[in-house]
Amino acid sequence: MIVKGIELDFFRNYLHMDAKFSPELNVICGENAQGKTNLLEAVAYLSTASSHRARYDKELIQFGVDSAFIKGELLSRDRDFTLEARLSRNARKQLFSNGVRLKTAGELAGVLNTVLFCPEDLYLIREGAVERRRFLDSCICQLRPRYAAALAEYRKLYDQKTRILRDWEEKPSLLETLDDFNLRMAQTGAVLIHYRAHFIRKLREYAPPIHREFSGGREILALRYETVKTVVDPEASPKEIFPQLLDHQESHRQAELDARQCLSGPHKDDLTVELDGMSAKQFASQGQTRTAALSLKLGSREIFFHDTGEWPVLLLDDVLSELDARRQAFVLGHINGGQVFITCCEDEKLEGLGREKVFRIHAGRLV
Ligand SMILES: Nc1ncnc2c1ncn2[C@@H]1O[C@H](COP(=O)(O)OP(=O)(O)OP(=O)(O)O)[C@@H](O)[C@H]1O
Repeated sequence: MIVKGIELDFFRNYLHMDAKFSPELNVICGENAQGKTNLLEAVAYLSTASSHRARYDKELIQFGVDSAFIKGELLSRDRDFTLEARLSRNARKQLFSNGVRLKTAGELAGVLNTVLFCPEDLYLIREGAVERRRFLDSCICQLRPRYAAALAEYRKLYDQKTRILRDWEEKPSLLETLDDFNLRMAQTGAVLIHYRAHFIRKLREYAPPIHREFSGGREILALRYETVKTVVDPEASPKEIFPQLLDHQESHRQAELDARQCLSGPHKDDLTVELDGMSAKQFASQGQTRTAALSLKLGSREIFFHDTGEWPVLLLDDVLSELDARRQAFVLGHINGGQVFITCCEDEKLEGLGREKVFRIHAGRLV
């Protein structure tokens, strides 16, 4: 998959920007806070219509302006695509593929796959489960439209059920709809668990060998999917998982009413990462954490390639400056094939990478 070019209007600190990229290596350089990450974020946005660092789309719109526009010209599956996203402060976002309005972001699945590395990847190992779920969701949404649709529906149901649980004491009539929400959440939740389990099985195949090589053969990375306790086999069909989720919800009904929170469901899932049998979250050093996070990301890149037959676009945001020379060499040695974008502050560090096209960014403009 190749991003041939991108056009931005009022996206973050870009007033207007129009760039044509190399199908191989693109180096984006500039001083701090000039717009390097913003450019990578715009490219990544076209793959799932969401940002790795913004909670709401309106954060992506330039301060003081009401709407923003991102347009990408791509080559994917031997076809040309034009993807457009129109973001607005006051209305829902609009997405277009080759001029046709998409009903949901899930319809973007499979057009542009991206894998983004950024300094915050450390959180993938260190922080709570929410970061790891975000990683899983971003990967699977890009590969499976059905997953993206189920995730969007689950999130809506979750918000509505949360409101019921929050307000039921003041408005007891709200409880009349609780069973319906539980039913729909168990149905869509079963789809999420099924796809997550299959993705993690593949990640278990690809990430540990990368980690072993990365750590000079010293460390063993192990991954485990933690989901709702009553689910016997997360890889089973959604139909089989569904009654098991309902059972769990039923047994937590009173606890949910008391806590006024959704306590049961895959919104609490986690991906446990262990190094040599020890929890990486609790015990890994800074270097080990970095290595494990990179292994997960590189592992997901392999999954994309094996699933689609095309390398995803690789976005390396400020990662090289964070790595020691051995890890830098390892990453650079593992990104052959496919289009790559690297941001950096001092371009001399990246000399000799190959046939790169260099873009200099200053104050949201290409210079
Ligand atoms: N919605 C927005 N409207 C206008 N400017 C924004 C918006 N969001 C972020 N910015 C600004 O964009 C600038 C560039 O941010 P970006 O994260 O791309 O920097 P960078 O070049 O990657 O820097 P660094 O090397 O420090 O990571 C920041 O100064 C930030 O304040």
